[in-house]
Amino acid sequence: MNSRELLENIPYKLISGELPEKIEYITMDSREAVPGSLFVCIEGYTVDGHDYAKQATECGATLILSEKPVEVEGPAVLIVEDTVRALGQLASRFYSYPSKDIQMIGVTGTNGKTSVAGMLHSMLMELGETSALTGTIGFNLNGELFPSANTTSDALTTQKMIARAKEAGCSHMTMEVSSHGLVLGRLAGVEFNTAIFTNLTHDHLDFHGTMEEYGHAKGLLFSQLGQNLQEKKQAVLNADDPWSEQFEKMTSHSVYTYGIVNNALFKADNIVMDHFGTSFRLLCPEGEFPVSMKLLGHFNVSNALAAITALYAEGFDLKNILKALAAIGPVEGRMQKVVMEAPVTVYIDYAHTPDAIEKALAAVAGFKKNKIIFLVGTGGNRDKSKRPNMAKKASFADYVVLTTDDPRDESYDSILKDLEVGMTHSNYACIGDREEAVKHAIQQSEPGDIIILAGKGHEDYQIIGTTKYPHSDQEIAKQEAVKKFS
Ligand SMILES: CC(=O)N[C@H]1[C@@H](OP(=O)(O)OP(=O)(O)OC[C@H]2O[C@@H](n3ccc(=O)[nH]c3=O)[C@H](O)[C@@H]2O)O[C@H](CO)[C@@H](O)[C@@H]1O[C@H](C)C(=O)N[C@@H](C)C(=O)N[C@H](CCC(=O)O)C(=O)O
Ligand SMILES: Nc1ncnc2c1ncn2[C@@H]1O[C@H](COP(=O)(O)OP(=O)(O)OP(=O)(O)O)[C@@H](O)[C@H]1O
Ligand SMILES: N[C@H](CCC[C@H](N)C(=O)O)C(=O)O
Ligand SMILES: [Mg+2]
Repeated sequence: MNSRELLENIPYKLISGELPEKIEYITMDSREAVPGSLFVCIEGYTVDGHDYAKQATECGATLILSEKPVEVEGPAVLIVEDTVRALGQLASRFYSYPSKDIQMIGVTGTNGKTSVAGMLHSMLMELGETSALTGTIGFNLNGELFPSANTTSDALTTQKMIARAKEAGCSHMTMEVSSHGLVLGRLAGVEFNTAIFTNLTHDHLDFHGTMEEYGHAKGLLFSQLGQNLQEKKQAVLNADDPWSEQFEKMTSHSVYTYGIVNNALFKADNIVMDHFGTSFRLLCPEGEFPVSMKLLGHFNVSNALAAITALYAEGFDLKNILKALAAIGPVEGRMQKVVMEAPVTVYIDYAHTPDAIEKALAAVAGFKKNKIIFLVGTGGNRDKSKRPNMAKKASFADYVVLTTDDPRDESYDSILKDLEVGMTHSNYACIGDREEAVKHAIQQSEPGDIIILAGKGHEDYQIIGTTKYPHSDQEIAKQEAVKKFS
């Protein structure tokens, strides 16, 4: 792309070298720089990208964008006030603002983003659309899964993914929108058509500081729908979460509400659950409809309502939407039943917040025949204040196994001690090594028990220090169940 055109809207100062005619590639990682590329220096949490300008130059970068002078010979150096902001603007311009050519659906909230986004993706495919999906599980393009480091990727990767989805002819793209992503400018230039809110409860206070700040971060998704009312855009808000009232005020676009408890445009009642799925009655502007789905739990009724409402707002026929919902299976690692021959039922789940733990336990409480065993851990170096509350919610189970879930640099003991504070009964074990903890959960079980292994979900690793070790709750549980019950 012509470099002057690329930089047209960005206030910059050229401090050395000459602007190259063309830019072939943009990168924020010196290790990915190629001849003719623009390297954007980002000051990170771990290192300062400005220190890598020289390496990027050696790899062929011909233009460096930075916040301060850098020592390089050859490439032009441009100074801007804020390289993160500039990166977002450059990324969307370089990829020709791809989000305007595709129906973009963004899902934010503390819990339920992967679930709602995954449901929407599968339902869109059932409805005959071509759909792309990005989030915690990765980037799914036409069924091919590419891994991603973050739930919401950096601005460059985000724009590149949308451009790839557009190129592949996708009609829709659903994105999980994290609060980190919103605050750190990773969504700059993404034009969402539909913005969905699931809920806001305790998480990430290490990053946001207070719930107010955290809520404000989520609200950015709704304010960023913008003021161009010539375009049809909509906010889909959870009437059962008080934050929705704030978010409603943040947008001038149409608002569609959904809920189970409070009055809402799309409301569910008469919820009935068993091991195989959930059914409910949907009350909405089109009338009353019986709905059934293979997904489990009240929280999934809320998630299903979010997906139904969003697709309705997008213009799909309600009866077809409900048919699509009935056809889809659970999202990977979210209350997913482990298929095995054993007299116990094991679910793999991704609950790693107090609210999610409460909801996951409530999902099975109604049909328990014997004990509920709940295994839970927390990540190291992340929000420590949620740990006692997680254990408090886990105490609802008859037996609890406290463990770790990506301990990173923290010791097992430090994580387990924080968790243990919240236990409200003494029927529990503390086992730092997650593999041992899963084995213990299975060994403690008796026929008829329900075991929920929470926190790892789809993940196939455990991060200890900075190394990712292969780990699968599901595989360990299966092997241990064979030992115990055969
Ligand atoms: C705290 C945080 O958000 N960190 C993110 C950040 O990493 P960082 O600031 O440490 O980056 P850094 O290593 O200091 O590098 C700074 C710059 O130098 C560059 N560099 C670095 C090394 C080198 O050799 N050459 C080079 O050019 C890097 O490419 C980068 O541009 O930038 C990286 C690239 O975009 C992210 O992958 C990384 O997310 C890490 C993995 C992370 O764990 N983030 C969490 C907190 C997060 O964002 N979570 C939310 C989910 C929340 C939810 O689920 O609700 C998410 O959206 O993922
Ligand atoms: N609507 C909901 N309300 C409360 N808990 C939920 C809801 N949906 C899912 N959960 C619980 O939270 C867990 C995580 O769900 P999911 O992965 O969909 O959330 P997420 O918002 O994508 O999380 P992350 O921030 O880690 O990406 C699930 O395994 C389930 O236990
Ligand atoms: N997306 C979630 C993943 C947490 C998973 C858990 N394994 C942990 O490391 O705490 C987060 O960033 O909080
Ligand atoms: Mg997610």
